[in-house]
Amino acid sequence: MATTPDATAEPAVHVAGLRRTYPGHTGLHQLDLTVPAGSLTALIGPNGSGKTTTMRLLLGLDQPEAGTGTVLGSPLNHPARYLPQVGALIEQPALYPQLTGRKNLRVLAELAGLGDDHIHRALSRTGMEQQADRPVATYSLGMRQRLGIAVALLTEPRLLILDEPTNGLDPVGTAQLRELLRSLTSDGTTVLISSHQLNELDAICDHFVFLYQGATLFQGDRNALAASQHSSIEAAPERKDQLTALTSAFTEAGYDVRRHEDRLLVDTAAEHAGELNRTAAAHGITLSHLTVRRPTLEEAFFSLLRQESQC
Ligand SMILES: Nc1ncnc2c1ncn2[C@@H]1O[C@H](COP(=O)(O)OP(=O)(O)OP(=O)(O)O)[C@@H](O)[C@H]1O
Repeated sequence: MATTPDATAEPAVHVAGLRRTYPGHTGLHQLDLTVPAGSLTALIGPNGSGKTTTMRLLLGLDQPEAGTGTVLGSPLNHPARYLPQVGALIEQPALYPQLTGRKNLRVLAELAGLGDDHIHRALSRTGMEQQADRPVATYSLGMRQRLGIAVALLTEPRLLILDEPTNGLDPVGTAQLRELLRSLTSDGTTVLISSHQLNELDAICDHFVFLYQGATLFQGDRNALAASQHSSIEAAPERKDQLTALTSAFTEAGYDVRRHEDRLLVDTAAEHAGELNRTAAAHGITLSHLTVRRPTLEEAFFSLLRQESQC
């Protein structure tokens, strides 16, 4: 992670109980969201869970029927007070394809009364200087997304809101965007990002918000997410013919064990790794592999969903 968010600073976003319904659909019915200042916060949820609706409410593009909160210290119901310090990319960036990237930025900078220095910094922060003088029509999707982020950065916002910016990008475009987002938070910008590519968010984000059917299922940092999950330990014997004996040894010692290919998954906390090692040794089994396994974001999401449906 590029920076550690300051947990004592006022959050960039702190809203609670947001509701926005549509005829026949509940867009949001109980959204609580805190985005710590300086964090790269992931907004995660299946199709229709309310990610875009949340972002539209934060950007003043729509109004909640209930709920309160602040964005950059100003009330949510007075977006004009905070919007000058917020940049956003919602869906595809609106760009003039026949103009160059730089000219697109110039048109928008002039409208906002901003000078060339802002254009220069936006291009430099997004790594787009080399391509700035080519018509946007010749850009790849990844370049368009980066120029879209350059547009959002023109006003040098404190908070950047990005809805599915990795959509449609190939692995190279996604990796470039990942580096860009890391560099933004190292400059002190707070970023709220939604994406379906959970492994991408796992790699770069330090705060996670899970939405399900218009409500917040979980929010917190990586430690809180880990604490909400059952950890497991992966173990494998050096000799594959001892897998069954190792399973019995762990089971007799009271552990819950599942076999996964040529490894065993033991549902237990990280501090039991030493005990597992000793149990194996006591049965004459040498382990060639013993690691604590952190659930992926996807596994964490589905496990929280299961816990919720059992309540
Ligand atoms: N303008 C609208 N009119 C009617 N229903 C809407 C409108 N906007 C959103 N909804 C409904 O609200 C719910 C949440 O939609 P939203 O677009 O916020 O979800 P999402 O999590 O962003 O989904 P996706 O991942 O598919 O983009 C959905 O059931 C959707 O159909």
